[in-house]
Amino acid sequence: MPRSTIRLPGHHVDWGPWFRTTEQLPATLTSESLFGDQRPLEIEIGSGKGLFLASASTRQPDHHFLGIEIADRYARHAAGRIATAHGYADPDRNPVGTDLTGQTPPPGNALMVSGNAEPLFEKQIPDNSLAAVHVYFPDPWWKKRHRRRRVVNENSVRNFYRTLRPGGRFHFWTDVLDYFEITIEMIAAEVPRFGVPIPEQQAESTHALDYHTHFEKRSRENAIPVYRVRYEKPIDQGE
Ligand SMILES: C[S@@+](CC[C@H](N)C(=O)[O-])C[C@H]1O[C@@H](n2cnc3c(N)ncnc32)[C@H](O)[C@@H]1O
Repeated sequence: MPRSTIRLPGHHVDWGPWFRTTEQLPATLTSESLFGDQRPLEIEIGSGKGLFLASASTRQPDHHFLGIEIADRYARHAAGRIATAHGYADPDRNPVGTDLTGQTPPPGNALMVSGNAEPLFEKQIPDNSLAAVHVYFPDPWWKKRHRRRRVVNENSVRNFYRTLRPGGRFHFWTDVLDYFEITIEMIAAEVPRFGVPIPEQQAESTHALDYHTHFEKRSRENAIPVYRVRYEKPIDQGE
């Protein structure tokens, strides 16, 4: 399914405080360096329009959420959605303003980064630090020669395992059966310590924003099956 045209946040949404380029990020990505305290940090890769990040961060104020989105326009749109979800759609109510250097903690507990997640996981996220990694409906890259571009690949799953704290979760949902099956086999071979995938259920939605992600809404509305699992890093293996 083709993607719809994405709109930037309207003028009434002061989304700047929720948005960073990779150059504006601290060298090491932790709750402390990004948000100024030690709440558990969850990262979503490929946030798209930001529905998951906006709803998870309002539902769980005791955790921090960092979204990484490679398509700059989508990252800005998602930052606007977070601002709106956190009640900052009216600039008169925004106590911070847009003039942030990228070093000031954002108001609230969610932040969008415009950039590629892979080098950030490779170099800037400490071992045993994350409460969760979320990957929902990653681009399938159907052609075999393009498969190494998939965000869930041999290298990234090793990084997810390394950066998750003991008990930390890796959530992987897709509507592409081939991607799902290949990934389950690949994780068993590459990171057997992740153990077996745990099936996840999505509750019924009662309204348009009640879906887990935007792509999940599209799949369910079109009766396309969705494959949902999570892995948990064992408590007794800190490595
Ligand atoms: C198919 S969309 C799914 C969006 C959203 N997760 C959802 O379920 O609605 C996949 C998203 O991943 C983003 N993406 C692809 N490769 C990425 C990477 N290496 N780092 C960060 N984002 C990436 C794409 O730009 C796209 O927005």
